[in-house]
Amino acid sequence: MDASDPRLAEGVAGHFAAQAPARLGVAVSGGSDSLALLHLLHDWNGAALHAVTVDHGLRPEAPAEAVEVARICASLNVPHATLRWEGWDGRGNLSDRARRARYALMADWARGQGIGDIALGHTANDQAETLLMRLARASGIDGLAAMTPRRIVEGVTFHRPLLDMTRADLRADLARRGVAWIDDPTNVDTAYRRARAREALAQLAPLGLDAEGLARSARHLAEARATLAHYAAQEAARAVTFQAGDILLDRTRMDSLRPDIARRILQAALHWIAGPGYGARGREVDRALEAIRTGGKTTLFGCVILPEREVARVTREYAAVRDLRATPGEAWDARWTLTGPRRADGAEVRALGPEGRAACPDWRETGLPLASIEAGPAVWRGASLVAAPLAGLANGWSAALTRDADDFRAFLLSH
Ligand SMILES: Nc1ncnc2c1ncn2[C@@H]1O[C@H](COP(=O)(O)OP(=O)(O)OP(=O)(O)O)[C@@H](O)[C@H]1O
Repeated sequence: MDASDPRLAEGVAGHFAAQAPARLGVAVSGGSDSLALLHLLHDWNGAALHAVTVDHGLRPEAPAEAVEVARICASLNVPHATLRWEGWDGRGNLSDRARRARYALMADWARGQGIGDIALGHTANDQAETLLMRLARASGIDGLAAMTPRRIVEGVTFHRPLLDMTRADLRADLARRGVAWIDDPTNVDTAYRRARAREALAQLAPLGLDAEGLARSARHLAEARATLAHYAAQEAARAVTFQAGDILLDRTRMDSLRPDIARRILQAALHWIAGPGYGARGREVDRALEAIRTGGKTTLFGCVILPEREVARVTREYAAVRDLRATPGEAWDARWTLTGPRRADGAEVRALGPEGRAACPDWRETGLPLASIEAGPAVWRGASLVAAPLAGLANGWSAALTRDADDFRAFLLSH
C-alpha cells in the first residue's frame, strides 16, 4: 500500500485546527466520499468518532449497505448507528424531503448522544456539480454560492472538511487503502441530476473548467453572499423593530434600500416568524416589498403584512396556525411557550382566533392589531378560553417568545 496523500490528511486536520470537538459524529452513507472521510478522520485521531448511517427505507439494498458501513466501522473500532426514516407520506419532492429528514434524524441522534458536531463528506465535486445544477435553475448569488465548511442545523454543527478535495483524490486514497465503496447510495432523483451534472463537468474540461475551478468560483460567490448578508444585518438594525412576536419594518428605510438588501431583510422576517421551511419565492417577496412600499396588505409564507402609518407589520397568518396544538410548557408554533400558575389539567395551547378574541374585552389596550391578536397563542380547555396573555386576558398565565433579535440577526447572517 502506498502512503496516503498528505494533502488530504492536512486538509482534515486544518479544518479542525482552530477547535476540535471531543466527540465527533461522522455521517457515512457508504459512498466513496464519506468512507474516505471516515478513514481520514480515523487517521487524524483528534476526536472520538461516532459514525451514523441513515437508511431512508427507499431502496431494497439500503439495509445491507448500512450493515456494510457498520462492518467497516467495527474494523476501525468506531461505534456506528443506523437511523431509519419512515416518514415519507408520498407528498412533496422526495429528494428534498429525504435530505431534510436525514439532517433532522442525524441532529436528533447527535443531541441524544451529547454530540454537538457531525462531519459530512461533501467535496469540491459536489460544489461544482451543485453550481452547475443551480445555474440550470438560473439561481442568484445565494443559490450559486458555495456550501460553507460549517453550518449549524437544529443546534448541531455540521462540518464539511473535504470541500477542497476532489472525489478522484479521495477514491485514490480509498484504493490505496484497499477499501471498496458503494456506488451512488443516495436517492435516485438527486443521483440522476448529479450524474448529469457530473457528465457535463467532464465535457467542460477542454474549456479549463474543472471541479476545483468551479468550486473556487462558488467560494467567491459565498464571500459575496456573506458581504450582502453583513450589510443587510447592518441595515436591519435601523429598519426593524420587534413587538410581541411581530416584526415592524420602517417603510421609508425599506424603500431606500437596494432591492437585494430589502429582500434579505423581509425574508429573514418571514423566517423569524414562520420558521425556516421552504422559503418564499423571489417573485412573491418582490410582490410583498411592493406592497410594503405602496402601503398594501399581503399574505405570504404563513405571514400577513399589514400597513401601518410608518411601518409595515409582519405578523403570523391565523389560517397557518389555526390547527396547531401544544400542551402548556411546550413550544407552540415553534416559538411561543405558555406557562400557567399551576398544573392546568386538560389545558391546551391553540391560536386565540376570532371566538377567543371575542372573549377578551381588553384586547385593544394591548396596541396590537386584530390580526396579531387572533393569530397569537391562547390557553383553552375544550371550547372555553382559559387565558390569552397577549390579548390582555392573563389569568395568571404568561407567554414567552423563544426567538429574539439576536436570532433574527443570526438568521440574516446565515442565509
Ligand atoms: N444516507 C446517508 N447516511 C449518512 N450520511 C449520509 C447519507 N447520505 C448522505 N450522507 C452524508 O452527506 C454527505 C453528502 O451526501 P449527498 O451529497 O448525497 O447529500 P446531500 O445532503 O443530499 O447533499 P446536498 O446538500 O448537496 O444536496 C455524504 O458525504 C455523507 O457524509
